[in-house]
Amino acid sequence: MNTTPALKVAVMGAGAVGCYYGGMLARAGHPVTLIGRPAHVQAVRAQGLRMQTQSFDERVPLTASTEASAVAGADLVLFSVKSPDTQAGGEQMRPHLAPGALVLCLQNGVDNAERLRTVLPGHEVAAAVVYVATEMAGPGHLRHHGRGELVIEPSARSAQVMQALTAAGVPTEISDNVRGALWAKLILNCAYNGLSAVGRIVYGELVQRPGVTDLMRDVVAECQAVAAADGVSIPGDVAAAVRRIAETMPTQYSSTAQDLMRGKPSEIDHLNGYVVQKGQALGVPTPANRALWVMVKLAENAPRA
Ligand SMILES: NC(=O)C1=CN([C@@H]2O[C@H](COP(=O)(O)OP(=O)(O)OC[C@H]3O[C@@H](n4cnc5c(N)ncnc54)[C@H](OP(=O)(O)O)[C@@H]3O)[C@@H](O)[C@H]2O)C=CC1
Ligand SMILES: CC(C)(CO)C(=O)C(=O)O
Repeated sequence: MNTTPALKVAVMGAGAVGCYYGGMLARAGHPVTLIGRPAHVQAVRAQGLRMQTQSFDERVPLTASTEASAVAGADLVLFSVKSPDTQAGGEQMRPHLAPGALVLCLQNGVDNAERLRTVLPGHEVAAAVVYVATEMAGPGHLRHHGRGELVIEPSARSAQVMQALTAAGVPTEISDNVRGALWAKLILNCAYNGLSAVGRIVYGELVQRPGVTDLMRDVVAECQAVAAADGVSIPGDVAAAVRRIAETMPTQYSSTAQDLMRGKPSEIDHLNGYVVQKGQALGVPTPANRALWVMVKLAENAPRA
């Protein structure tokens, strides 16, 4: 039996990540409202959220809205829009957020929480590192391919939130070095995302192609130099983590590749683009990251065949 006190939860940006974590909390008995796009909201209202995971396939009943005002009264807001939408999403929530609510950023990239804090002065915002593989298979239909752990920043509510998430089946830890952990994830994204997108190729094949692992090594070394110049301590064995991605996800296209294939803007400005911008500010050259960033921007804007 779940003895954790109920948290009122809102999910701002109910897509693949927000629906997974919001759905897990709803299954554990917390009142959850998903805030997302109309087709998805209609499907969830009509039939609940279908959570097709590795261990269960269920329709989870929860509330859904297209309006950011639905964050009103929430104790916890799971903030899961893509990085280019952070500022706009924050501005839409701002007039409605309860004092004392925790906004937990479930996003890739290293500066989303920082950017959100500038939009939400006086509110508590915490970053999280998200280790999950999920996708929206259609409106109201979430597909989970694996994992789900979170590492979250300390805040007044983090212990309570960690307890609720853990009881809901989401392994969660609080870390004093979330910045370093976000950088560790950023490095994986910088190594794989742009190349998989430009080549429209899955990771297992990508690393077999001539020159790819050498280029990845250059990209990673530049990221490490920028992080060091910025005073960031990156936990773990970075080179091994990079190798492990192709070994454990050989059939995966990067999220950047998926965005391009769907004709959507990608998060590349917040991945290799961020490293280029930070490197420039700190006097660290980043030619390999710059090349990947520019190539993905060109591919994003290329006329569709
Ligand atoms: N999917 C995954 O497995 C993982 C994703 N991540 C990261 O998590 C973050 C979220 O990714 P993901 O869930 O995949 O992205 P999705 O695109 O699936 O979800 C975001 C959703 O939010 C919607 N949205 C954006 N702005 C608003 C708004 N103002 N009001 C209501 N809805 C809005 C988007 O709609 P629209 O598309 O119409 O703008 C979209 O449906 C990203 O930073 C990603 O890199 C991290 C680890 C794994
Ligand atoms: C870790 C990686 C590269 C796995 O696909 C990812 O986070 C992404 O695709 O954005």
